[in-house]
Amino acid sequence: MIRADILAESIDADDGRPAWSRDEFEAQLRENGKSYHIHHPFNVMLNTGHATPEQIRGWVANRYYYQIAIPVKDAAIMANCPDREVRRGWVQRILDHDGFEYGLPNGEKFLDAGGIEAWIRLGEAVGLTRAEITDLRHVLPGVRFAVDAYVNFARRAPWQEAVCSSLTELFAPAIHRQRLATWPGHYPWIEPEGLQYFRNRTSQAPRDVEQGLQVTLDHFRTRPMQERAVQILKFKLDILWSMNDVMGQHYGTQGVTTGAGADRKAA
Ligand SMILES: O=C(O)c1cc(C(=O)O)c2c(n1)C(=O)C(=O)c1cc(C(=O)O)[nH]c1-2
Repeated sequence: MIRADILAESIDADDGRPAWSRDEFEAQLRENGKSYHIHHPFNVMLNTGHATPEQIRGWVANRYYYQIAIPVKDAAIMANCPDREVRRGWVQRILDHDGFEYGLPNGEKFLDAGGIEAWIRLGEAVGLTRAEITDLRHVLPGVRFAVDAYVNFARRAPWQEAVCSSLTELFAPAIHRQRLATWPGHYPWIEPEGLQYFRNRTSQAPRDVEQGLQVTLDHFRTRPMQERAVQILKFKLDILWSMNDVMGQHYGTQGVTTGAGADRKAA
């Protein structure tokens, strides 16, 4: 299948083959963790201590474009979703990334600055200025292209399919934990508070995944639909992989070519 058809493809509701059970379907989705960008040489370089400060700065500045796209993508999903209960859960993602202000009856106000702000603090901790992060001057064209493909998909696909495309988050807690475990030892020049974003995500991501997985397991019920869900997940894995390809090409991978998926081709 040409992946450009991912939006246009129509799926026969049932072609006579038995649907996977819920557990089998979930296992088929999880199986794709082998193609997660945790295995990309650029990520392997970052998390095994081989990256220079310049490479780390490049990664943080480019990933910022993904960070700011996430709540826009989630707002697109909500705009397409008529189910109030789903929206009630989904809105938490926007609050997680954009932050929110809340007030007590006595007039006291509190601000949760949110994940995008935490990412900017990560950028400052690795030596970037706020301005050079937020004006996107370091964002590479290919990274922009890949991230924009994700937002466009979420705008145009049925909301359940857009939800399914968020399921790379199944594999995200492991990559955040990997950074928390390895960066302080390899990169002692990065202030530990800078890593708060990763700490926050280790508790936020599993909650996101629970909702995304329930929607997906409920919606894709026939075998052709379940296979389509797997294709959507692969499409999203390719977005993350491509971002790393682009960054690796631009900033280099210090000769790191290993990692379980280093020679992965889109399947
Ligand atoms: O650092 C990472 O490798 C990584 C990957 C992903 C992902 O798998 O999409 C997300 C995040 N981080 C992340 O922090 C995050 O908030 C997030 C939201 C989503 C999404 O698709 O809705 N993915 C991810």
